Order: sequence, then structure tokens, then C-alpha cells
Amino acid sequence: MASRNDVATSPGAEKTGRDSARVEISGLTKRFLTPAGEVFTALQDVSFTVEPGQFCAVVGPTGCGKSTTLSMVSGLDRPSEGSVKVGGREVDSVTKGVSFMFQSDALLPWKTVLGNVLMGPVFRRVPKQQAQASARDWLRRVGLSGFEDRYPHQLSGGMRKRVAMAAALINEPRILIMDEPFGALDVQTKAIMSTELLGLWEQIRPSVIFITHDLDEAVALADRVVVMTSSPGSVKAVFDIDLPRPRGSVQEIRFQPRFIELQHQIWDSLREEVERAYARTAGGTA
Ligand SMILES: Nc1ncnc2c1ncn2[C@@H]1O[C@H](COP(=O)(O)OP(=O)(O)OP(=O)(O)O)[C@@H](O)[C@H]1O
Repeated sequence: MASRNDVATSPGAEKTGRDSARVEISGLTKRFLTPAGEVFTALQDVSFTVEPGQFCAVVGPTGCGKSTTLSMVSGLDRPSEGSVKVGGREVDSVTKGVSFMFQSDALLPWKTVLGNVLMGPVFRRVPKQQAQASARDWLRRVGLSGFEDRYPHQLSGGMRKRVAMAAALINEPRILIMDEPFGALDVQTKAIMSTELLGLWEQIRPSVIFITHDLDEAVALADRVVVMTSSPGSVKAVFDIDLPRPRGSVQEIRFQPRFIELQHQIWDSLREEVERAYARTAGGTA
């Protein structure tokens, strides 16, 4: 059935509205040339779709190509074969409307908290007063009112993450790419930040691709979990997470029977890939 978001588009044209946030990865293969001159296949025929406004977590053993996949969604690298489409348009340069969050904070140390959050609007040439008001509003939303004039080194790890989150979301991205954003945080701060992320995501609903090694985090946050195989990475399984939204506290949801059931199912799928990757890096014969 056609929805009001459906738009007539010519082949290859970018869609507008909600559909502009659909990410379609099909038959994605990526090969690198190693320093020894050999061809190394990092990704082999990876296909999955992130629907508009969907929160998609990607889990897989170390070195399976998760970050490589993201670099092709963002347009920072090109596939060897296959395609990535964002909003129906093949990605062939840096994708517009995408915000990032990485494990490292990526804050500019010489800029204040306010200055860091202002970077996006300034880059987009938003008028100064409007940009300042928006940055202060986002700092309020992430609980950092009163910290506008601090520098990143004067903040805790969790506070720096809040600044990074405000800096990513102030651009109201259609797609939010997150590569282990809370990986360096202690367990409690991570849970608090995850709950805060969910609350903010529910306000603006970008499509999210979220890479993590933490299966609990993936199940608690996502609508869909993609499990990748060990290298060369391909899609092993896709799990739809039918836990109701809003999810509330990430800490609490972990005790729900359905959460535990999904966590076990996904771990069953992931475990042998993790073991295989470990055996390979440990010099075993996987
Ligand atoms: N530019 C490159 N040249 C050669 N090999 C590369 C390059 N970039 C990545 N690789 C290799 O591709 C594979 C996938 O790397 P990638 O960083 O995408 O894995 P990952 O799943 O994100 O790993 P992790 O979970 O440890 O962060 C690795 O074996 C890596 O060494």
C-alpha cells in the first residue's frame, strides 16, 4: 500500500521525506591490498537493509568488517563489488545528512563544550543566533546546561559522550552511524548513556547503524540485530527485536524474559564466529 511518504523517483534519484533515511546494502564485497601485495577480502557479499527510523545493531567478531561496512555507508570508501544505497541513491561520495559517533570522543580539545556542539550548525551556515540557541537547547537535552564554557578535558568520560551526542544530534541527521560509541565507558555509565541515547533517538528518529561487541547493548537498543560471520565478513543472521518501545531503562529491560530469550538466540548464532575468529588470531586452525 502506498504511504504518503512514497515519492515518484527516477532510477538513481534520491528519495525525499522518510524514505531518504533507508539504507540498502546489497552484495557488498570489499577487498584490500595488503602491504605484502596480496588481495585480502574483508567483506564478502554483505546484504541487509535498515528501514527509515530503524535502530539496527551490527555484532560480529573482531576483524569481521563492521567498521569497513560503515565506511562504505558514509561514503568514505567504495565497495569492490555490490552497492550501498541511501534514500534510493547509490553512495558514491560522502553521504549527506549523516552524523557519526565513535569510541573516541572526536571533540576538539581547544573548543568549549558549546563550541564543539556549534560545529555542525556553523558548518551548515546556520545564522549565529539560531545556531547558539539550538546548541544550548541540545546541551540542555543531554543534561549539560551550565557546562557550556568548559573544555573537554574538564569533563568526565560520560559528560564527553553527552557532548558528542549533542554534537551528532543537533544536525538532526537522517542517518546516525555509531561505532562502539560507549565502548570505553564503565558498565554503569554505559547503561545510563544508552538509556539517554534511546530517549533522544525517539525524539528525532534517525535510522541508526550501531556497531557493538556488547550483545546486551545490541538487544536493549535495537529493532534489528545483524550478526556477521568471522572474516571475511558476511551476514550470518538477522534478528528482529520485538521488545516494546519506548524501552525505558536499559538496565531494567535486561531482566525481561523476552530479552533473555533473544540474547540467548543471538549468542547461539554469534558464539561460533567469535570462537573461529579467536582461533585464527591465536594461530589455531579454524
Ligand atoms: N585499509 C585497509 N587495508 C588493508 N586491510 C584493511 C584495511 N581496513 C581494514 N582492513 C582489514 O579488514 C578487516 C576488517 O576490519 P574492520 O576494522 O572493518 O573490522 P571490525 O569488524 O570493525 O573489527 P573490530 O571489531 O576489531 O573493530 C580487518 O582484517 C582489517 O585488518
